[in-house]
Amino acid sequence: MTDYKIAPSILSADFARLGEEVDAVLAAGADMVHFDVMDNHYVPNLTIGPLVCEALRKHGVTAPIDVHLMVKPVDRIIPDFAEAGADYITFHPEASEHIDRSLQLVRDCGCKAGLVFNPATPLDVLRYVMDKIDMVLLMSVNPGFGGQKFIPGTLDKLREARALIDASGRAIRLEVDGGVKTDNIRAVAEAGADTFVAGSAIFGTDDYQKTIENMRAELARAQRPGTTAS
Ligand SMILES: O=C(CO)[C@@H](O)[C@H](O)COP(=O)(O)O
Repeated sequence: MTDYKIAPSILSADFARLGEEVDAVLAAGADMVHFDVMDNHYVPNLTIGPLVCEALRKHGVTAPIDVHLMVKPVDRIIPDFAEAGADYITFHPEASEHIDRSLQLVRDCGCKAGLVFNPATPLDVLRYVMDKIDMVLLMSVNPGFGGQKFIPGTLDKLREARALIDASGRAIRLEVDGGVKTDNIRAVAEAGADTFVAGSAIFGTDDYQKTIENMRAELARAQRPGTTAS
């Protein structure tokens, strides 16, 4: 059976109560914390950096922190996030001059490494760096903001990414991010995703536990060959 993970995006949390919000969503059954880093340069928004990641660790968060870098360039900030307690660090190929080097830097810093593909970015580079990848993240919205609508073409791209991952024989997580809700999570899983970022769909509700339970119930109904990612 597929090991599905739900990763709430804290972009939609109440930042004035971030520690409590993260505690609440983890107590509600989330598997990891999705941490969106935006630089007002690579994307037109500005969010949080390593200090906030470190603060969550100091607050007592022990769950995996999945750092999605929407920054350019990426190399300077990678060691800071590793030091701050990140588990996964993912970045966009177009934000690095030397993709292989940046992936190696993430791994040398002791973190799991991943590449993020915008809706119109082809997956071509993946096959050259598969041995250095622990996660592939497909954006199902254009990056920069929460609360956008899922782009349907992502389903075909997920099938393409799933085939590449399965052919590699490696345990690589396939994450999807943007517009994921209870009513489409099953289709997203059936297309090949095993890790689901959801911001507004979780933090926008009053009952995080109920929402995550509903998502898991939909995932339990998903029909697709199992994967071995862990
Ligand atoms: O990285 C991003 C946006 O750039 C995402 O993580 C969003 O924050 C997801 O939010 P929802 O679409 O689930 O509200």
